[in-house]
Amino acid sequence: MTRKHLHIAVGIIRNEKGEVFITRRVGDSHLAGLWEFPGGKIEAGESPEQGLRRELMEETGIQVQQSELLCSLDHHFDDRTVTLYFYLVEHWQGTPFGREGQPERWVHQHALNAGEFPEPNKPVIELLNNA
Ligand SMILES: Nc1nc2c([nH]c(=O)n2[C@H]2C[C@H](O)[C@@H](COP(=O)(O)OP(=O)(O)OP(=O)(O)O)O2)c(=O)[nH]1
Ligand SMILES: [Mg+2]
Repeated sequence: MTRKHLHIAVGIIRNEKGEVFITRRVGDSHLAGLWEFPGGKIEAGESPEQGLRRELMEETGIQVQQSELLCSLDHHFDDRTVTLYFYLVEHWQGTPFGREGQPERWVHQHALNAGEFPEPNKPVIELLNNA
């Protein structure tokens, strides 16, 4: 059987105070209970950036105006492989909120706690913690 391989675009939405908007994975979703950067699966025919724009509109209600790819990496979970594209988003329209009812908060990038996020987020959170 071939492993599931998903391509995921996520947005690190950062305001001028250096705070990042994060949401909690709820219900019975993969990795439920952990905090995450909003985002999701890139669909067939979409570029990572198009997937990012669509997912951030669906999950947070913002219109991305500019984004910058910080890094991308592969991670092997037990049941799937994911390629994650981490985008820094500093220019957007609207006010992000947990549009799917998911818990949300703004956390200063230096206060982001890697232990509250999925394993593959670690290097990126370290980058933000030390910036
Ligand atoms: N959104 C997001 N997903 C992450 C992060 N870190 C990480 O390992 N993931 C993993 C968890 C999931 O396996 C996958 C994201 O899938 P997802 O469930 O959010 O996808 P989606 O928004 O399209 O959701 P759905 O339509 O399938 O419900 O990537 C992160 O920071 N943000
Ligand atoms: Mg998602």
